[in-house]
Amino acid sequence: MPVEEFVAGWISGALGLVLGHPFDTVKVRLQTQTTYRGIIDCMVKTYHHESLLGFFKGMSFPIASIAMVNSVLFGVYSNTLLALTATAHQERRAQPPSYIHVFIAGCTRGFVQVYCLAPFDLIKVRLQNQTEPRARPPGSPPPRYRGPVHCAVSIFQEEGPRGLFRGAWALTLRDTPTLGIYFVTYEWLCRQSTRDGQDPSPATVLVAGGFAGIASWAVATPLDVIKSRLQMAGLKRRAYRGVLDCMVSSARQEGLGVFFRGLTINSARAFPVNAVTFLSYEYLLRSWG
Ligand SMILES: C[N+](C)(C)CCCC[C@H](N)C(=O)O
Repeated sequence: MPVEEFVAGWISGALGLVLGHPFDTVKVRLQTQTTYRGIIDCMVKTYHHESLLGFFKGMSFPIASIAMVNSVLFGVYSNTLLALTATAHQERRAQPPSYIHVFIAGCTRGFVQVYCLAPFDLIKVRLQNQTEPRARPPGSPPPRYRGPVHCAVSIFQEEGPRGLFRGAWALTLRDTPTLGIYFVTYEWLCRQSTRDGQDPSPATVLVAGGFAGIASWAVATPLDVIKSRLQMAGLKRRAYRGVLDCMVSSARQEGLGVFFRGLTINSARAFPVNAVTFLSYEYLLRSWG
């Protein structure tokens, strides 16, 4: 099993993660809280109330888990392609896989991803939604969760082991098709501006990675909103009966626009994050042969 892909996936994921986390926090807050008027309002309030650190809430678990999650995921993608087309990454420029194979490998990764990712994503979302400043004025109540481990243990105790997988079904529906779209967009854009058999240039990889991120997030946003709301519901003791119920009641209460909450900030985040992720992934792999 090609080990380089796992390591390349890890390093590139970590770079993308740090870069994108502040945008991600604003997105999660806009999707699940109704106190902000928009992106700028959310940024200003977060900064005033919680300082720059507020934007990095919930990042430690993703950073700790990205090694496992992203390396396994790029590995799953690449090894599915290997199984489907019998070509390793070194041979894929000379014998490019068909788009349908790329799509299937992307979807497979999306499906596998959910089970590695769901609890980490849930904890991230819960911590990102804590708006208490770090230095609390004396006498004010402490935040609900003291940190990622405390958050995990509390959810386990209060909501049961299944509580840790809240929103996992919405995450499956979000990620399976959209990761197929992600890799197909990336491959298609790379092939448009690269001569047959050649490696894409760094500029091509950046642009193709950036647009692949935007395209997949644009399609993923409605289910992203639902996923975040289901993840927060356990805390508020608001019971949705499932994905469909959450969709219907969110749309009834807030209009159809609710499904596009966070789309702008997410696209602004997706371009640099995925440009950097693909660039570092491709170049790490190339430099190792
Ligand atoms: C499939 N979906 C749209 C959910 C994400 C695709 C991009 C993944 C990347 N790590 C990022 O965070 O942007």
